Amino acid sequence: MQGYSVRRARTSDVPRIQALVEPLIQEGILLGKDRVVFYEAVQEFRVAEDAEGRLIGCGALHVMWEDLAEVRTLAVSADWLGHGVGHALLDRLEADARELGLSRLFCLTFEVPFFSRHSFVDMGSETVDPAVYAELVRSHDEGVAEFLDLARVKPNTLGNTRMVKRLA
Ligand SMILES: CC(=O)SCCNC(=O)CCNC(=O)[C@H](O)C(C)(C)COP(=O)(O)OP(=O)(O)OC[C@H]1O[C@@H](n2cnc3c(N)ncnc32)[C@H](O)[C@@H]1OP(=O)(O)O
Repeated sequence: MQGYSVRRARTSDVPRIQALVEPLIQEGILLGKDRVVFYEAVQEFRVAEDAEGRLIGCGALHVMWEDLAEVRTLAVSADWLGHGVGHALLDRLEADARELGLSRLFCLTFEVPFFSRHSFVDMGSETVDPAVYAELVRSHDEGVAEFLDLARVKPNTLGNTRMVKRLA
């Protein structure tokens, strides 16, 4: 394997991000989103590319509240799994989170061992204080609903684990 690098996503990456995540959407690992949603979220994305400029991974950080963001759409292409690309992307997203002043990262995932190795823990029944809950519940964002564990998203979250990491 040659080297790779992680950089901020560009709008021209969106079709390649979609191509990367499409098999994972088909498998029910990631939730499908319309292309317009990827363009709207492009500033949240970091991508990894190989030495030839091929897109080999992506991940996004979506801010939910003053202290809280979600790691989203973290994916690495099949031929690059196990080479540290996921780790590098998550590291970069954590650095972005610190820069934004965040102290908690949420993720909803089947990849519990991977996130556990990066100090995420099962949230169990952890939630937010009632005043913040009352504000968050007004959001139309599916990720916020997943964080709050709302009944309407439970069919989408079956088998996933809600995990959180406190940034030091
Ligand atoms: C919040 C969300 O987005 S939830 C969705 C999470 N994403 C998914 O479920 C999509 C499907 N999964 C994936 O795309 C990937 O498996 C990811 C993103 C979870 C992990 O990506 P990877 O690039 O394989 O991760 P990375 O390589 O950093 O770590 C995986 C393993 O490779 C090992 N590894 C790390 N660096 C290297 C290296 N340089 N050489 C060899 N192995 C390495 C790690 O130790 C780890 O091994 P372990 O599992 O035995 O502990």
